[in-house]
Amino acid sequence: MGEPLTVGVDFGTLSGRAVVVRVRDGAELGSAVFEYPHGVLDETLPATGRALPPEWALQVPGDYVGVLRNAVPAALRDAGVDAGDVVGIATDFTACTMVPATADGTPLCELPEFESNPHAYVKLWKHHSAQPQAVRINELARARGEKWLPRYGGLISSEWEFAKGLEVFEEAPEVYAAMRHWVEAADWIVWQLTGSYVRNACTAGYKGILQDGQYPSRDFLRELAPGFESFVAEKLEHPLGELGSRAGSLSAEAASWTGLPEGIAVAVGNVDAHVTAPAAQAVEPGQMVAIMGTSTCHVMNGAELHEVPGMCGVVEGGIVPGLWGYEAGQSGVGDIFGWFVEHFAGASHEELTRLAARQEIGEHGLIALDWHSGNRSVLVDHELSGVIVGQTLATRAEDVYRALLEATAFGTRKIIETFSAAGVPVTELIIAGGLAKNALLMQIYADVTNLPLSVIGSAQGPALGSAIHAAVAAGAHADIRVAAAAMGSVERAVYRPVPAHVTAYDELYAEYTELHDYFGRGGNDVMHRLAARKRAVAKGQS
Ligand SMILES: Nc1ncnc2c1ncn2[C@@H]1O[C@H](COP(=O)(O)OP(=O)(O)O)[C@@H](O)[C@H]1O
Ligand SMILES: O=C(CO)[C@@H](O)[C@@H](O)COP(=O)(O)O
Repeated sequence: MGEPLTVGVDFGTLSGRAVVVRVRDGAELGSAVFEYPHGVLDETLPATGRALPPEWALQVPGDYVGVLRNAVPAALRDAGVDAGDVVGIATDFTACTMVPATADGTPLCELPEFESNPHAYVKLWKHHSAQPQAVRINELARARGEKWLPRYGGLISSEWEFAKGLEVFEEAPEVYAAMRHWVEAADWIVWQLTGSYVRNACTAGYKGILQDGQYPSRDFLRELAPGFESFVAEKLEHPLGELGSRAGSLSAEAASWTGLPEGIAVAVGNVDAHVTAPAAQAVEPGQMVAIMGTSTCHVMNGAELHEVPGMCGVVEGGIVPGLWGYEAGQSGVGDIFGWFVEHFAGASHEELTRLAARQEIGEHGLIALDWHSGNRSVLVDHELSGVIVGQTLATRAEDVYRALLEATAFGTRKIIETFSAAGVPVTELIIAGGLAKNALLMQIYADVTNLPLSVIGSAQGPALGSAIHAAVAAGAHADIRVAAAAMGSVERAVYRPVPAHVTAYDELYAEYTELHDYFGRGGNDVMHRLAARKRAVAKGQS
């Protein structure tokens, strides 16, 4: 018998990664990645070849099982360990990513009668076509003075369970009728591992509008859409599991997929962002973790409840049991840089970064808004879109690239300032995720926010966070705080703000704020009009 180990599995937007970790000190002994064979379905549905409407983003649930079958055994091989030493497994997922399922958890898209129906597939977090439903939810909640609304900064997102659920109810009644559970993928994967469904407290709170033990009322739902009043009772409600607790034991079938011992602890599901906090040892109030990849999520604990305008939510026990967990985010970050590289730049991220790094602040004469995937915080509006002001015939690809990097930093500053103004001060900014590797981007964030940046010690923050949760679920550490101290890691103040840069960026940030409020707070509604026109044209074509 060797030392106790755990396995953490992070289900991202395009792939799943497994990491094998030593419980004593968090040493990462081996890892492996499995790319989802179907990736993100945002253009056509393979089963029919038909085009998907704008803003759609679907996935195929079988791809997630592929991660269990491939990445977990490969990570064990990479670690060269005896699988018999693994005492627990935990998973984290993108969110809100929803699986419409039957009573036994079968995704509807796996049934022959539904394979041609796009609504029967997984709706990925960045499936943004339920914005009209989100707008109606928000208007009605505001008019009725629903007391849960301020817990979400005053706005419910189109990414979440109710907006996406209402979209299915209205656009695919046959799918809605056949769906017994509207399940977070975070819980669906745990269901595949254990054979039983446990709903995690994190997504139930942030994405499922569960506050103080209550979901939105039947009355509210009836007024929203007659017939939708039983959504909570019939599709959503399910016993909850606290973060870090044991959801069940690894089933014989899942043991055969993964090569892990049958019966080991399986932790309650979790979200990729929230699970990263213990991996970065950021479990105390004021320590904000920005998980920067395709998108950025900002998560932070607080000792008290405050209502922060435009935050994604505040949930008791949403990150660590016993504290209020706050979340905010930017729907597009690396995705925006990737979009520019792929379609316009003719050069790689590295080359553009190298050229952009030579410039002085303001040299490119540009200012951009980071809304190419909508605005998650603090405007919570996925019909907002990207802007680049100041282009001339002299503008080069690296200029635009740098302006886009800066725009996302301004977006993060807007979030930090909004938190601080609402009585939730950010005392430390800790960066996790794939974008931490871009040193120019990191220095821009330090200069724009005027905060020293700490960087997580692991390149696989979410997977390590899951391994930490697995250790707690297996009883190998007393709780998440203790496990984070033993297994997490962070390097403090890796990037420090340069005073002259801070001053220069203060001026550009003021320009960003002007544009932000003009386009995002009603000064000019052109982005909404363009989105409506795009939808109408797409509808006419289908
Ligand atoms: N050197 C780079 N600088 C800035 N962005 C990058 C760089 N390399 C990749 N990206 C962007 O990072 C994103 C992927 O980040 P990653 O953390 O690996 O993914 P995920 O969020 O899916 O876990 C992509 O959107 C890609 O466009
Ligand atoms: O929205 C959340 C968490 O609430 C994320 O899961 C979502 O932005 C996806 O994150 P990634 O960009 O794949 O890391």
